[in-house]
Amino acid sequence: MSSPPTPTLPIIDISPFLPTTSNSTPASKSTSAQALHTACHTHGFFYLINHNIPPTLTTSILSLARHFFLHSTPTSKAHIARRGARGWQHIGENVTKGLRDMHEAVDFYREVDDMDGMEDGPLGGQNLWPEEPPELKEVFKRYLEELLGLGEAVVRAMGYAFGSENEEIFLRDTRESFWVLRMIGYPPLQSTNLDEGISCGEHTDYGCTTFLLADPDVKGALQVLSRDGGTWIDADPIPEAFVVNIGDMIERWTNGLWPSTRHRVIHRGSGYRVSVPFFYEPDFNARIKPLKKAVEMTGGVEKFEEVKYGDHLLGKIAGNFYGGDGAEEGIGNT
Ligand SMILES: O=C(O)CCC(=O)C(=O)O
Ligand SMILES: [Fe+2]
Repeated sequence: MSSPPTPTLPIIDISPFLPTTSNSTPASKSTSAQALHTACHTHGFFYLINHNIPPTLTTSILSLARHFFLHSTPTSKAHIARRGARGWQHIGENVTKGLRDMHEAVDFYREVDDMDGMEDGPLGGQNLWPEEPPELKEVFKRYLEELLGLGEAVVRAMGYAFGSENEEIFLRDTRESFWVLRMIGYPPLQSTNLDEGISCGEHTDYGCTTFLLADPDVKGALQVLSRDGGTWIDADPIPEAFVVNIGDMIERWTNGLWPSTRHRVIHRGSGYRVSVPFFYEPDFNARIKPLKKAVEMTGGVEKFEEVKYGDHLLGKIAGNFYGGDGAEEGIGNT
């Protein structure tokens, strides 16, 4: 009997930071936070286990997404076609580094009543929910609530990694997280020439922490660039674990100690791949600049200027859909 291959990314047990864990101790929190620190520093990507999200829920999320992409009628997809940043995007609509991404997707964002006059911008309006399958909206909303709780646990652990007194250091700017929930469908690539299309071009994610749920049957699709830039590491799904990665705002907060990691998707398999990333992001109005403790730990000089997260996000959206600045940088959530 052969044993399963050893995963190449670190594995983090988040249970000491879950509100449902009654026996967490300073020692168990410290072990988890230390492992997280190493993972964020050395890879920026890791598997998250013991997160307490029911596998029945994650399985339903992937099968509802698959159902939407493969069995909705063209009319019902067109009905939720993207308005601003929310809604369905057809294959090739999203652009990374000037090249079309060979996937279709639906984006849901936090809905905000008072957006300081941003109602007319790309983030205004309501989410566009598919009508088929009918239960998708309710199940995705339930999943969203669970993931907001998990996002809080992970940023607590990240804060703890900078000292137990700092557990809430990131949390204070994510309490009204301007989250994004995205479902993505990838048909297999037809050409071996990546210039003719890549499933999802090389990028970093823009915010705080991404929790990826991916088709368990597809291997070799999501690839993570090693810190030395020399190797692409497969981030294949492992049972009951999320693939988690850190985004640009964490890099800025940590003064580069935990850089956001470049990654891409190349799906050449025979089946249709589905993934559902959840982006746990800072508050829209959060002003992100290097934390004092992180500056001390990285030589005493601030390497990044302050940025308002919402401005950073709007720049990236402009790049993805409208060929603005973000496109040149090739950085984004897709
Ligand atoms: O589908 C995947 O595996 C990753 C997608 C991704 O990197 C993103 O949406 O930012
Ligand atoms: Fe990404």
